[in-house]
Amino acid sequence: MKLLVDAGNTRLKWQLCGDRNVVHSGFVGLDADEPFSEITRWSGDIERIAVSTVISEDKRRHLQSRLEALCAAPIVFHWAESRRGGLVNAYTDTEKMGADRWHAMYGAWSAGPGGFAVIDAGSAITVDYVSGSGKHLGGYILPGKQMMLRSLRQDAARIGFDTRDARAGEPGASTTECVQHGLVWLWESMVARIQADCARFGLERTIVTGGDAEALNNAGLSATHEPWLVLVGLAAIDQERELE
Ligand SMILES: Nc1ncnc2c1ncn2[C@@H]1O[C@H](COP(=O)(O)OP(=O)(O)OP(=O)(O)O)[C@@H](O)[C@H]1O
Ligand SMILES: CC(C)(CO)[C@@H](O)C(=O)NCCC(=O)O
Ligand SMILES: [K+]
Repeated sequence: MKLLVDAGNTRLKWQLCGDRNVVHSGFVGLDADEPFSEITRWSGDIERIAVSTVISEDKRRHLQSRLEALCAAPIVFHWAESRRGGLVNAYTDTEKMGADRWHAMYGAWSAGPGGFAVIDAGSAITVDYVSGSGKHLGGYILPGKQMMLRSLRQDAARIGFDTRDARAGEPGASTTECVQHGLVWLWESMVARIQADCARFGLERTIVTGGDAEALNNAGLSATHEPWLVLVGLAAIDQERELE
């Protein structure tokens, strides 16, 4: 079996795959004491490990030693590339792009024809546009939901608020409402902007992934929710690299 790992800034997602399908999968906090405790019972069956990660080099090394302790299988870290097949990265400095963005794009690219937008609503929010011919048109990086709330709480002395989620974006009449409605209002604006861009660039598909994917759809995105998109792209690339 192959172990696929997507280690983000908040959470680690993993899948154990057989020849044809995903056999087991899970989510775990990045800083969990025993992130792979669920996987140890299958460690003898793991033949190869493929990783997509955006964590710091220190944390990446720590992750690598954890994986080495889990089993003896070779570990391959995959990074952003300037192109793969017909998919062409807009970055000149390709290695600066988060591996998760490239793998998510490749996952969407491999899934079918037509231009698309990929939105990853994780610790940070990323938006990437790819034309039907595979040209990455570029993207955006924004603070994610928890990051926005945390910075309001930490960096402004008098903004105290409850954590309850709001669905409405109308003007608030308390700090909590102003903050929580503000988030909905901002997201609705972002969604409208993404939809306008998709129309302008002629992109037919919108795929959303990440911990806040549902919340973005609730803000009107109506995208296909693919929680495992990064791992779909990673799996495809790792398989191609194995055959090279
Ligand atoms: N059970 C959960 N645990 C942690 N975050 C969650 C959970 N459910 C939803 N979220 C939301 O998901 C976001 C984190 O998403 P995700 O797990 O996709 O991030 P990540 O992949 O670690 O981040 P990134 O790839 O951006 O570094 C948080 O901002 C939070 O609002
Ligand atoms: C933006 C995040 C944090 C999203 O996970 C990640 O893709 C990343 O660390 N990117 C590096 C910067 C870039 O993509 O240009
Ligand atoms: K991610």
